[in-house]
Amino acid sequence: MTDLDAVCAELKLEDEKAIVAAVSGGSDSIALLILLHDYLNKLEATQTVPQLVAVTVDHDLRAESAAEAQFVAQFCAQRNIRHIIKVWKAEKPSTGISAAARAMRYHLLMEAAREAGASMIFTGHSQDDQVETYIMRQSRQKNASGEGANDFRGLAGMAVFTLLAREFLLVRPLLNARREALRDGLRGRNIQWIDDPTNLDTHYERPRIRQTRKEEEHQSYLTLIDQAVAKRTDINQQVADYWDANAQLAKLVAPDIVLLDTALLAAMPQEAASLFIGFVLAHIGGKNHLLRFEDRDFICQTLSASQLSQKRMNYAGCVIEAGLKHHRIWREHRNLPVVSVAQKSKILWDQRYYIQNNSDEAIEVRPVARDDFHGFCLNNDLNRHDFFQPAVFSCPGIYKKNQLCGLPALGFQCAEMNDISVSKHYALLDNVLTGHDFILASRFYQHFGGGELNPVANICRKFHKNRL
Ligand SMILES: Nc1ncnc2c1ncn2[C@@H]1O[C@H](COP(=O)(O)OP(=O)(O)OP(=O)(O)O)[C@@H](O)[C@H]1O
Repeated sequence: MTDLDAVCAELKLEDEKAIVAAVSGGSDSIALLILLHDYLNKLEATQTVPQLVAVTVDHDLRAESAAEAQFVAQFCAQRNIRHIIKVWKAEKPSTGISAAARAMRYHLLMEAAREAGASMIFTGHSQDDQVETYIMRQSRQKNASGEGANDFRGLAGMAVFTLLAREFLLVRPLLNARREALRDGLRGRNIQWIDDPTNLDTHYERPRIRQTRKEEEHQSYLTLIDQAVAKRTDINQQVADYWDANAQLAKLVAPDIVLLDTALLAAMPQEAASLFIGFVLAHIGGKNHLLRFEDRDFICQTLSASQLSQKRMNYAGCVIEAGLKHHRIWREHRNLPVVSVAQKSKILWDQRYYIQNNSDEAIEVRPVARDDFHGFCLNNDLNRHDFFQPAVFSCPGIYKKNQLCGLPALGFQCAEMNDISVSKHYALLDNVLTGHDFILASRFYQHFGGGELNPVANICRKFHKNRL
């Protein structure tokens, strides 16, 4: 038995044109495909159903990968299921191949989903995958004195729902199913799958864990995961509640400048304050990960000390200026990129801003030089504006032929900027947003302006809270 039917029932699939099943050809994803197929067939008797589209990513890292993709293609053809193969064609990196392959896999799955008109991508992660993930993260913590140590958040494992690129819902309906039970189900129906040889290669961490972990410990790992989920949810909720009740104490006073009333951090329980400061720093510094636990704790302790010995600290690409009434946080003016953007193209600048150049000439995006800025003010009568210097020098300056023609993040632009648009990117939330953090993220978008579209809020509305 799996949760697949219950998870799907929550998703209002009748509104979807298509759904994607990510199928490697291994037992779990073949089981996923079959169960989704069964579910949709049943549902079809009473309502319209989306097209089921299986997608296989050929990472092109092993000689057999193309044949494996063909195996899935044939499997789908026999069942009249649409199948797409996406091949990772580009040159492969020499190190960090597993992480690069995972990132590329999700990139290609999203590409296929976009082509198919699907907004949901289902994967076959099982309860065994979940426990293995827990063990890997736990062992990293044990070995880590720095990054990862004490990070109970990671121990919550994978969530049933995750938002990818604020565009796709990643659904893992088999997270409560045992791999062997899924295989028994396939055997019972005489269905074959592929055994990927890398799953047995003990040079890799996951296969090592797969082979050495003890079945009798499985249940206790599930309990530990549940505890980590409960703790993560609880602390997220604490931050959300304090923030809701005290929204005026944490203000985005200009793009990428936050003013924190000292009372806010002082009022929050320690772990909530540490998490909150981590979210704010990632937002201002353009980071897609939280600052490590120890550093966040140190910052909170320093900021709440009654005698402020340290006035300024630099962390996560931010300057934190401690004050007796307010603390001020802004993007430090170091390591800001200088990027040329070709005509009709788009880039992500400093992990904070998307710059879309629809004009017919290349532009350069870089931090504004002081002299350029003064000239720009004089030419554009901007002197009367009272804005914050730190924001000016850390936001993207748009240059055409070496002339500053706009600071769109601050709302200043000349006519030359008409074909150039700039939008905010929240690196920590916008790439991969696990369901464990939906509630906190929705507050973040709400209080710090997450743009017009707020898919997180929609998803919170769409699903029952207890499934997040
Ligand atoms: N090459 C791939 N193409 C499409 N989806 C994939 C691919 N590799 C993994 N996935 C998806 O991610 C899930 C988890 O990946 P993982 O690496 O644990 O799977 P696997 O061992 O390759 O195969 P399986 O989970 O099917 O037994 C899979 O169940 C599948 O949904």
